[in-house]
Amino acid sequence: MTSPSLMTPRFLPTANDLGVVSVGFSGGQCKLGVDAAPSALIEAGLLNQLSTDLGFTLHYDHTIHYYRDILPTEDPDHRNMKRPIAVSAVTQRLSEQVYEHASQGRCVLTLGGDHSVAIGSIAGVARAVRERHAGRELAVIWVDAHADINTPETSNSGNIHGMPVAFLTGLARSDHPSIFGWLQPDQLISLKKLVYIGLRDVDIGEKRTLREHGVKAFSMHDIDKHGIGKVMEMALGHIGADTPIHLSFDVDALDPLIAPSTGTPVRGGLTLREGDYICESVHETGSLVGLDLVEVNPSLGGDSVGVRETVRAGCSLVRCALGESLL
Ligand SMILES: NC(=[NH2+])NCCC[C@H](N)C(=O)O
Ligand SMILES: [Mn+2]
Ligand SMILES: [Mn+2]
Repeated sequence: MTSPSLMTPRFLPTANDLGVVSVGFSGGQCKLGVDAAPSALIEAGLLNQLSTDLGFTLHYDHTIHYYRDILPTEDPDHRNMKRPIAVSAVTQRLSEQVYEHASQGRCVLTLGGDHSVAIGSIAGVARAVRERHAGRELAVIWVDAHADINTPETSNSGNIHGMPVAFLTGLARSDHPSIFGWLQPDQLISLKKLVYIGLRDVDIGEKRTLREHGVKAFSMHDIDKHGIGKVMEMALGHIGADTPIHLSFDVDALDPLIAPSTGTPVRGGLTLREGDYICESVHETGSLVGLDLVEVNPSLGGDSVGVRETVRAGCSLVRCALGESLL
């Protein structure tokens, strides 16, 4: 196993320090249980594996944040968004926690939570990258069955976990101070430095957005056609060497046969090896500065085997992104 210290990290003073933030938040969608993912992943041994097997020094507050103290008592729909004030408040707080790690030059792992939490994690990392590297822009690799780029206006569900990319790229804008009014330009990312992998359930309005803005996206069709090796070569080629990368991995990118415990499963997904390979390839760039693992829902997916397998897959993805290798 390659120790992370053997990598030459391009954007981090040391590859050995890892910031970890656990976010038990489910308000970006309607199914309960995704808030229990961090504890399930940690109980399965993830953080021990990162410190003992991969040699990281963890910077972790040993707290699963549920942010109960900042959840509003009233949170009516706004522009079709469900629980907008809660999602905004939680992601703002998370962005500060992630920024705190990233601004000290640590790679930051965020354990969600539903995918709305990426608004906070990516905002935090994007700001730190701009400050530490003379205005440089963060690239984002979004691995998902879904594009999560609905605006409040194009969303059919109103669930904000289907909108994080729209807010992060400025496609969706705040019109209310307590609903993403905190998001500042230095926390946003460019549509040109965004790459999708694994898409297979993209809404009509989202397809239009991807086409109009020429967003780089590799669907399952592209993976079938070229193979995951070539797709990663093209994805990383688009981003270009010497660009800090945030990897946002929605476990529903994996096929539900291997990762059934998730809120919006879509058939025909990535194999476990394809998922791990994506993470390994990103690790090999030496440019990974932020990582999310989201949408593991231990209360869904049928029997205990399904839950165990989903959690195991999630742990494996994180380890691969952080330097575990097969030999
Ligand atoms: N992070 C996710 N699992 N997102 C699923 C989004 C599904 C659908 N496109 C929506 O906007 O509601
Ligand atoms: Mn998804
Ligand atoms: Mn997602």
